[in-house]
Amino acid sequence: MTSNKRPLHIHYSGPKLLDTPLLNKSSAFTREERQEFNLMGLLPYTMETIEEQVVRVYDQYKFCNTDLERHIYLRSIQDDNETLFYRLVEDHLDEMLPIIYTPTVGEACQEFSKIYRKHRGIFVSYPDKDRIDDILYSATKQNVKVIVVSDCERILGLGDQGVGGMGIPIGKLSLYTSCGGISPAYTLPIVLDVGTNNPDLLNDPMYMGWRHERITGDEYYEFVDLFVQAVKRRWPSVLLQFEDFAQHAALPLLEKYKDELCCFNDDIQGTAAVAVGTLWAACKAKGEKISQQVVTFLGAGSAGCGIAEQIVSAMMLDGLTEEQARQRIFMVDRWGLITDSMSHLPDFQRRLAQKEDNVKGWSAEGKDISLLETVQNAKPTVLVGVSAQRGLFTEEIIKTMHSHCAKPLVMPLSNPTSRIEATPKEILTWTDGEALVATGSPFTPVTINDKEIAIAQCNNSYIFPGVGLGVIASRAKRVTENMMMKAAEALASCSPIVVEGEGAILPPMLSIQDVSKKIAFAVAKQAQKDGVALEVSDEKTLQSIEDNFWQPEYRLYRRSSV
Ligand SMILES: NC(=O)c1ccc[n+]([C@@H]2O[C@H](COP(=O)([O-])OP(=O)(O)OC[C@H]3O[C@@H](n4cnc5c(N)ncnc54)[C@H](O)[C@@H]3O)[C@@H](O)[C@H]2O)c1
Ligand SMILES: O=C(O)C[C@H](O)C(=O)O
Ligand SMILES: [Mg+2]
Repeated sequence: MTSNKRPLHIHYSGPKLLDTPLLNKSSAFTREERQEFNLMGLLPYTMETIEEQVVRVYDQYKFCNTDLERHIYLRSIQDDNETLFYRLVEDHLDEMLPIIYTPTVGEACQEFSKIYRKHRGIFVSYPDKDRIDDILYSATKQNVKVIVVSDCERILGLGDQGVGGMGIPIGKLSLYTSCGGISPAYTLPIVLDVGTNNPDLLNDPMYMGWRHERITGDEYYEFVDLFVQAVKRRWPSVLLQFEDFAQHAALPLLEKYKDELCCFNDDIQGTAAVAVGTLWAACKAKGEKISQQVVTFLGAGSAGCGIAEQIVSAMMLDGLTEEQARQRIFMVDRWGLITDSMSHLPDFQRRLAQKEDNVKGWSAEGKDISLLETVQNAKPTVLVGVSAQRGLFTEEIIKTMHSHCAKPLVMPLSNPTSRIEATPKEILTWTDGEALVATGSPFTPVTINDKEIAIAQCNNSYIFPGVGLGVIASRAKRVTENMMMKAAEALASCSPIVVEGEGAILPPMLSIQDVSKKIAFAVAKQAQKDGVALEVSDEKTLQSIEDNFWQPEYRLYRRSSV
């Protein structure tokens, strides 16, 4: 079966057509197409449907022994036939998201130079800084609408992965398509190769990136600016997603560019939106308001401070003053609870510092206040882990939290799985199954007291595909804070606990396409309200979302006259 959409006029033929993953249909080329496009004899005789092809590739998938092998296999299908890849993934979404995305993508980044097979995406390397326009013109895709770019300094919680971090832009964009319906023809993964400070990579003879320490300071910012300006020349309306930049660069780059082009930082803003959406849904489950919560963070970096600021805004929407809201947020980083007596705090942490007077006596004289002491004294109802450090939510900390709060919400959001602050099994065991748990990486259900408890995956993958769809459908020129808040609200409104009064905090991954469409609608309407998109009726907005939602099905081809 091919799509009932109009035929596509293409100018490729013969082996070149089979080697173009966006157009290749492999055994599904019709008899007529095989003749018209010089494919006779290049394929086995039988014409197959995409359903038949999916059976074959899924059978082969089952031969793989490890998740990394599964990842490599799926990536090879993606590089051969994108339509088939997306059809396979969408047919087995629950099973395959953890393979093409977190956590397996982390391992794929670490092994990138060893498992490298075929080019995908664009590498903008520092030594080529005078040729960035040419580099962007080498992209095989002409009409790019979404770019995910990383300089790979903070890949998940795994640190500097050099060019190996390309796995992340590729993985994120695979979700833009499989979860948010953005055609793969419109997506482009990009790595800024500014060197690496990872000694293992620098000493690895197989390492494929620029073998040089990272450039820093003005040189770095000037290079990123050359890239951004070249992107603006090549694709002026593109949505640019900054991903997995280290803390020192993430917020400065966002501040610099958020009013200059349509962009957002996923680790700061996408994460904030999914966390606030989760918190809203959890509050509903507990019959409480967000303004009643006391929130403690472990890790005051891009994700931690991004989430904290959005919680402050959500509490203000709930009637608190800014000062009242900030008093309810406690940020613990490596040196302990962040207070205004600490010197040399970056601005984004200082804004969230507790007043020293309010926390007097929480620790022994002269010592910084630990996470345990913060939990003992602040009595949080919500604990968020974004430190990338395994095991820091100890039994004592979780039990202390539980002693003050009957149903604590515990969110160890660090990725990948190896970096989690405490596993769902640990948290639920220590709280006798009473905690609400949401993790960054996927986990199987936990059985406590003969009850099976599903674990919500609080990952920005719930947000960015819908935001992208909303931006594209409304042709928004910017991503505003209000748009991200509406994305969070829309996610919460899809939560089973909110809709049905019972069940999971977050909607099942299997419903992610519907969730993305709802987020897209909320985002598009807010873009119109904020004046960054042309105002149109709700019906037209909905129609545009449907029209832009790509399906992995084959189209008929006709020969292009040019
Ligand atoms: N679930 C999601 O959707 C999601 C989204 C973004 C980030 N994350 C994860 O969150 C983690 C952090 O990401 P980020 O962008 O904020 O990184 P970041 O480097 O900006 O922040 C990490 C912070 O943790 C602090 N830290 C390190 N060791 C600590 C310790 N022992 N005690 C207390 N604090 C400590 C660091 O000083 C830093 O401020 C990563 O593992 C990332 O994968 C998850
Ligand atoms: O990539 C993910 O799984 C989420 C997030 O963007 C992260 O950096 O951990
Ligand atoms: Mg990230």
